[in-house]
Amino acid sequence: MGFKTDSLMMASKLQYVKGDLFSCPSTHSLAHCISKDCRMGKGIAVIFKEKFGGVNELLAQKKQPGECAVLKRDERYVYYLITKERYNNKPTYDTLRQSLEAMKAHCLENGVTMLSIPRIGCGLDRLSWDKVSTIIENVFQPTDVTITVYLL
Ligand SMILES: NC(=O)c1ccc[n+]([C@H]2O[C@H](COP(=O)([O-])OP(=O)(O)OC[C@H]3O[C@@H](n4cnc5c(N)ncnc54)[C@H](O)[C@@H]3O)[C@@H](O)[C@H]2O)c1
Repeated sequence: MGFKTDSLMMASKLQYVKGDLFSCPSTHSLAHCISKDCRMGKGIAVIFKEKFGGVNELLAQKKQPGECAVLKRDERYVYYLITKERYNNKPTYDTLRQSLEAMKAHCLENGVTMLSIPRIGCGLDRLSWDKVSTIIENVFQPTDVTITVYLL
């Protein structure tokens, strides 16, 4: 009975690792949340800005909330989920879902199957990981993308 039930359940797209996001394999693409103004003045976004630069390249993409800007760095893509207008706003679950859909489309078009993320939206942006993780599962369920969540 257990086998039958398990075989009907969909495999989770999320796996968890304790540690620093930036210790992930260099072949993994990365994603995090920012505002349309690309300020990246606080939180994990500061480290992305230091490591990958490209602020003018991101601004030039003119992405709106619900879209996703992207940089190519060596073998990986770095995704900037645009979840709000200004750095001092808070995102909604809806905008986050739309940005994740945009990232999924880019992953599928570009053969990305390994993605590492922090608990996006759930630090300074105050969303609930229970809800955000469910949204990520739903958006990526029909794909081959595996998402590793790094927890400090
Ligand atoms: N003044 C500003 O520029 C300003 C203001 C508000 C928020 N922010 C920033 O915060 C917003 C995003 O919020 P968020 O909650 O998604 O992000 P966040 O709070 O920066 O980080 C999300 C989660 O990742 C955790 N984390 C931090 N560093 C690491 C690491 N090295 N490895 C693994 N996990 C880590 C962190 O504890 C948190 O739980 C963006 O707007 C961003 O720019 C900036």
